Amino acid sequence: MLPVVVVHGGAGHIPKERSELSTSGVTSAVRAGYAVLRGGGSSMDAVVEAVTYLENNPAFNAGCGSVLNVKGDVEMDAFVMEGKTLGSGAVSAVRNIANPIQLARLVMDKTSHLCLTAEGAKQFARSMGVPEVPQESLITEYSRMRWRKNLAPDANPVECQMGKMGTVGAVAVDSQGNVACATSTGGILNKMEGRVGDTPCIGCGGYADNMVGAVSTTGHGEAIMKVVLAKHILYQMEQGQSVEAASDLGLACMKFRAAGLGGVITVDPQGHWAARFSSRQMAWAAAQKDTLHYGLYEGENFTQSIDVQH
Ligand SMILES: NC(=O)C[C@H](N)C(=O)O
Repeated sequence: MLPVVVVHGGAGHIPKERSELSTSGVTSAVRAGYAVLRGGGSSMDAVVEAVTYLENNPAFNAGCGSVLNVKGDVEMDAFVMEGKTLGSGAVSAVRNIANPIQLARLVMDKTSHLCLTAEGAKQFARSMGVPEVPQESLITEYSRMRWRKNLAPDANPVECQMGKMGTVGAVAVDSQGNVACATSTGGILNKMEGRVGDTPCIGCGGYADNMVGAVSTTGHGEAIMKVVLAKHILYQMEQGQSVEAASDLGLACMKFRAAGLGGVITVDPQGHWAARFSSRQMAWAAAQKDTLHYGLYEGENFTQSIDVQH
């Protein structure tokens, strides 16, 4: 079964005119992650590669294309975790960097801490030689338009966000059976300055444990945190549930207990995988045994050979 990599491009409602962009974005990201695994790379290398791809793609709410906070600024959160050591790294409320996921990995690899935030994260990025980029390079016309629209006194940014969420993430198992996850986001539309969501919080935006599996989540962050969604799903797997059933149970709990919608990608160490969501759609793609799988709506699972371009 091994290896496998699965990516998501966020749970929500993807307007028709943007569905092609989302599908081609997740399929090229999963190809990039799979190329790492096929070359003998680790699951951690694969998830960081796939998420870097998605951060660089302006169609998604992470890196370039992030949603704006209420002041019109980009503040991003990211998280990585590896299942062999339970090592993890996170950054929250970071600005002016192109790839928060790579900074999260540096937190894991180069510090004794799990999470760095805001100004401290910026100083750390500088000390690691991570280039600073102008905020303008992370902002798209689309995100500015949505920000402006949601400043209106009668706007409902949370509703609008449930429309199009677009956080990105990846989970993978390598040929050694090591699992890993990575999640990156601009957060939620018109959020308060300094708001930290689920993504960088261990067990919420993701979790990875070689004894059980790995999960990356997307959706309404405050609801994800209430049920500690990623860890909740792995707990269900520890109780003997399959990757699909555990994912569905976690999402059902989040809907029932916290009135939130979302989506998850889940793997177990044997290479079983699932992409499940309670929102209307979630762009996802998976690669295993040289086959590419992808979908956008409930029940979809299109397949093609990995070498055929979409
Ligand atoms: N798009 C998302 O998935 C949003 C993210 N979970 C957050 O609340 O920050």
